[in-house]
Amino acid sequence: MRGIHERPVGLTYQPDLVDDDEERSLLATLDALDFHEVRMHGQIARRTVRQFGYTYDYGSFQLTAAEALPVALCGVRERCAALAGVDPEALAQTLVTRYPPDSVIGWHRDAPAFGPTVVGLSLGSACLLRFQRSTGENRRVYELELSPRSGYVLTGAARSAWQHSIPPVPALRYSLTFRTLRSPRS
Ligand SMILES: O=C(O)CCC(=O)C(=O)O
Ligand SMILES: [Fe+2]
Repeated sequence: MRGIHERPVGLTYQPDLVDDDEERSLLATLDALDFHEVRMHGQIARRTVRQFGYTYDYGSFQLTAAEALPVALCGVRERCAALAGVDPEALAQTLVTRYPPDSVIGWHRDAPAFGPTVVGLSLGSACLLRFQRSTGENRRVYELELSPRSGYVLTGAARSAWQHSIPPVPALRYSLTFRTLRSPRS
């Protein structure tokens, strides 16, 4: 990546947020889920997703209430909430993403419907998480390897000013992304 190397303020990385046994049982839970396609700008992505708590509609940019987080995933949400310093219930939306080999997520900032805290957990394959902000001579870049079982938190500028992306994953990867909402709902 070309640009000036700078670590985004508001990025936290935590290796080994879950242990091997927990990863195995989480992967068994995730393997049993039905995943749905992601269609953005008329294109179907190779990664597939499942959402709990609230469903984000990639066409209308709206959040609507959805089925509750399965009990088997509540423990890990608590761990992610502790890492981010928020209440588990504040992480009202959970996105499970299944990345088959060579799938990606392109450059984006998470939607404004979501709140100031985003927490991610990686399972299965390692991958790179890339960051960029500004363009031309001012372009700032950063790259982090996400190991399996690691967690990350995006707050502040890392959440709202920097874009992030994941280049082709070498092998099957799952992520759990826990997000707050911009305005709390009942
Ligand atoms: O898979 C990940 O860790 C990142 C997912 C992501 O950036 C997103 O869904 O907005
Ligand atoms: Fe994202």
